Amino acid sequence: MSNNKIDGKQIASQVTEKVQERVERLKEQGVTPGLAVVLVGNNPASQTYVNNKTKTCERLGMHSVMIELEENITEQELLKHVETLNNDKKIHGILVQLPLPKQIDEDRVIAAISPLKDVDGFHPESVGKMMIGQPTFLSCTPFGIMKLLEYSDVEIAGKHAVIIGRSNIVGKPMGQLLLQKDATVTYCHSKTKDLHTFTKQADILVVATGRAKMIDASFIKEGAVVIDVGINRDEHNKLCGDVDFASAQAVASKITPVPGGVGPMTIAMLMENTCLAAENTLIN
Ligand SMILES: Nc1nc2c(c(=O)[nH]1)N[C@@H](CN(C=O)c1ccc(C(=O)N[C@@H](CCC(=O)O)C(=O)O)cc1)CN2
Repeated sequence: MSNNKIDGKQIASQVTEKVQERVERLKEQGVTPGLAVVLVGNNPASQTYVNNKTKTCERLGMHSVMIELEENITEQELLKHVETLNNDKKIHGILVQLPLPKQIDEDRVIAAISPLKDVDGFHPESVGKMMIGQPTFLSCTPFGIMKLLEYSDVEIAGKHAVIIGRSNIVGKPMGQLLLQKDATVTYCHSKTKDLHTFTKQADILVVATGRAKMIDASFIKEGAVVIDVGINRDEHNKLCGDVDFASAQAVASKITPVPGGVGPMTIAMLMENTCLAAENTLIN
């Protein structure tokens, strides 16, 4: 099948256009949404992502602060920065870019962020609320995938969604969000035996394996919707996903590319969450 590509860049720009309108309304009420992005160390991919986040903020008229810290910073020092941001009235959203260096306990840092400013949706309080369907900040990648499915008119209720991957920031919340829309959900992971048996049943297949081009057409049911969360480099150092796009595109009814699929949505949903955090200050 051709012409079945889900254009994440285009959908992300539709989402950010709506966020921009909300930003303008907030500014009329004297509130400029503010995002603080904390980057620890010199990971080049992380540097690119945080730069894109602050640039997008600026483009949408939001206030943004980038805090760059040394690779060898202690956990205590990092926690102090988080505390300062928790108390900063100009900052509505706080994001600590992951991964963090090994001397720092990621869970402890995430738990230190005020749940009111947890625009990544990683805080245990946000995750708990998401699990029981209460309004909260949703983890940006799975939230972005739900938007991609909505904008692409993919029916979810009654469909069998198979998620490959069980990370706290993508796989686990992805399954929950699909379940809330009445999908039947199966989780697969690195210890799953006979992966094909499960993936071949998927109407919606979400792939977050972290292994370049691992999923080809042989894993996919004819007409399935395929969502690729991976970001890898192939043998020619070219960006690619966890799905072998050329092979999978021939059997999928709809499929996200890499780049230009899920990635741009992650940043768009971060903008939406930051805007929501600022709006919440007018209600609370
Ligand atoms: N605190 C967080 N850390 C990390 C998150 C997160 O949501 N919060 N997610 C990922 C990285 N990430 C955002 O931070 C992210 C990854 C990829 C993209 C993206 O737009 N990718 C492009 C390709 C970019 C390239 O050229 O390399 C695409 O897929 O089209 C955006 C955000 C881990 N850490």
